[in-house]
Amino acid sequence: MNSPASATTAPKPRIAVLGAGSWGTALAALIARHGHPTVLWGRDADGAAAIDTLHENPRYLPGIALPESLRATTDLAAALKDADLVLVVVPSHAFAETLRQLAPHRPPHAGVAWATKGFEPGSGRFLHEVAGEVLGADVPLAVVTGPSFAKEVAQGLPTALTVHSDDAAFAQSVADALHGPAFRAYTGDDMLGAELGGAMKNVLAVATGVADGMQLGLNARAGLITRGLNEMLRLNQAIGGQPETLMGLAGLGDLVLTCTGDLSRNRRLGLALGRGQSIEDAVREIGQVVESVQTADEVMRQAERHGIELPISNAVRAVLHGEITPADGLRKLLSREQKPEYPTDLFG
Ligand SMILES: NC(=O)C1=CN([C@@H]2O[C@H](COP(=O)(O)OP(=O)(O)OC[C@H]3O[C@@H](n4cnc5c(N)ncnc54)[C@H](OP(=O)(O)O)[C@@H]3O)[C@@H](O)[C@H]2O)C=CC1
Ligand SMILES: O=C(CO)COP(=O)(O)O
Repeated sequence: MNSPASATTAPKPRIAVLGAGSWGTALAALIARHGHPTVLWGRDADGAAAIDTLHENPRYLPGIALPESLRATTDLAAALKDADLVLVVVPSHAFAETLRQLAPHRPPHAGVAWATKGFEPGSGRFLHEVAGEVLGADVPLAVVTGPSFAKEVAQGLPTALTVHSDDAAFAQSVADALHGPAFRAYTGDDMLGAELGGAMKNVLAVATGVADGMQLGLNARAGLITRGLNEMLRLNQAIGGQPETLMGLAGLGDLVLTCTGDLSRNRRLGLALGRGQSIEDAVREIGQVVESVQTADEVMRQAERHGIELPISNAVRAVLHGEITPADGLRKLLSREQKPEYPTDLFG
């Protein structure tokens, strides 16, 4: 038996984080603080240089000190060389392209996780479907999701999220890298439900933002959150996700955070629209990715495919396209027929 003095600690897995926006930087900083050799890849040379040498991401997380051990580069091959685990954190519109770029450089043993929320724009495919197709069936895949504003994680504030994978050992290894003194990482095996929750909450956050921007009151906000959760549960049931996933961090948790927290870009978009601002001005002012704009279309495509009515999500889609005003959307929702809160077929 080894004495404590002679016992050797296994080296921590080396991690490549792809996407140097607010969430990629916050997750890379978290993992680096946990002692993992961590490289952050971004496409912007000035941004990467600032992270690597000044230990700050001035564009996306200004004023927050990043760990000195965190390396950053624009060289994708260098970032992936020797990686044991790859974490993709680019916006959904860049997800497939980033996977295609990383594929030839991925070390054969390195599994791929992502913290992107949304669907593949245009096809509406789930991101795990895209990853399976681009990387092949043998590569371990996982989705990282849950209520987590990048700024708070970068500041070291307590956070809980969840890692879902078909490969339990891989989910555990991703959770191990994320889990730490102020960060709880849970695991699960429902990639479908986890991805649906993370995508849909962005659309529903616009709805509550619009209501708050129109000063409709706290009752309206709570009603939208609850009926929004019901929309998530109904689509989830149709696509075959597990209901408990949507009642946990990946669904209810993220829905509450994004619908009520003003750090949410999707909520802020809704607030601006509810106050009468144009979508173009609102998106420009936010200056970061606002996933709901594309996700609303893909959610409604999924709903149509499965013959499900999602009135709140549909109203958000129509407002985002300028087909109706927020006031029209409100009128439509309030004039719907009265009915049971839980139709008998919701949970089978
Ligand atoms: N921020 C948050 O709190 C959270 C975000 N997420 C999700 O994480 C994902 C990323 O969002 P987030 O980091 O917040 O977004 P940001 O707007 O903060 O940053 C986006 C980043 O993606 C980069 N990017 C854009 N297009 C490409 C591309 N084609 N190839 C490579 N990089 C690209 C941008 O680079 P450049 O600067 O050069 O344009 C930038 O570094 C989204 O799906 C979001 O929903 C999930 C949980 C929390
Ligand atoms: O996904 C998030 C929190 O979990 C971030 O939400 P926003 O993209 O609306 O800022």
